[in-house]
Amino acid sequence: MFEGVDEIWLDGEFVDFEDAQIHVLTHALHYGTGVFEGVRCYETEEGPAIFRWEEHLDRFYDSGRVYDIDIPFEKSELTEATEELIRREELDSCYIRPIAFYGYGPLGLNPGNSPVQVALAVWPWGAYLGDEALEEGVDVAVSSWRKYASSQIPTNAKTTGTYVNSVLASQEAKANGYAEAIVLNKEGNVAEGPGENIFLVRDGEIYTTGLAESILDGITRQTAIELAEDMGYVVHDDATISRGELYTADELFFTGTAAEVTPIRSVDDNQIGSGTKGPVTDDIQTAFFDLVESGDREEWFRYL
Ligand SMILES: Cc1[nH+]cc(COP(=O)(O)O)c(CN[C@@H](CCC(=O)O)C(=O)O)c1O
Repeated sequence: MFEGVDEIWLDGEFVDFEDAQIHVLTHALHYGTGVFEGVRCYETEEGPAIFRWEEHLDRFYDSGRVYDIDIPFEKSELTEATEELIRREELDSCYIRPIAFYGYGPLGLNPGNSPVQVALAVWPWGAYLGDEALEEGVDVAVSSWRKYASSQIPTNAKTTGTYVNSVLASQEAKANGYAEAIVLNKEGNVAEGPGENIFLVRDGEIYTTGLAESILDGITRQTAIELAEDMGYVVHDDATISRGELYTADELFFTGTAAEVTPIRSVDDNQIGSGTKGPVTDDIQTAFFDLVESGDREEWFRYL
């Protein structure tokens, strides 16, 4: 996955890939006390541009606030470092992974005086759920694992430790022959995917789970909602979706920085709609890829 990646930015310095090491007594390794982001740089018609960087960076710092992770760099410093790293890696498009975490210091649940470390990595990352997924759709299964509730752990923060919930769901799905999972929340209604938000189409209207369903407020979700409304679709962005409504949907699709817009063609072996990418999903996916290829909506693109 990381072939050809030469450098990582770590705590203010560009270091060789193999030198980007941390101590085994790093607080975040033991307790999951880190926050991270996933961002894409696209090769637009006007050149490489980071998509919705400001929104991702704001969420990154907000996630840190939840755990008193005081990121010891200005947003402008991380922005410059990220752009420089992409240039040094000579990438026209890539996936960007900022991470901030409590480093090597005293162990014990209270991070106390553990230092906050920050790293930036970039690498090429194609279709998250496989090359055919974007065109053909994916087969998914509802996980036996539930999404943790926002009353238990903040779901509006991208916290490294909480992704064990996503790992369990994703591992179970793949072990059972599915490409991905759908996770229900503690109420038993649909939350989202392990690494994606979910959208449902019924009778030409679009529904997506709201923040009260213990989801991450995805930036691609926000983009898809805006693109859909610009095309005249009615979008219900705070829907409560039961498991049964997944089965009777006309269309389903995931959104995410890594997943982009990925159609879902079956749930628990129940075919969804035509069993491939539906017409509304196609509209949203086409609008999304046209957007990230053209670089329109200048405020959403940070050119290198
Ligand atoms: C739980 C979850 N929900 C929704 C989303 C979509 O959010 P956004 O990227 O802002 O549209 C993501 C991003 N998942 C990231 C991590 C993927 C990984 O495997 O790591 C991503 O897509 O980058 C989630 O992790």
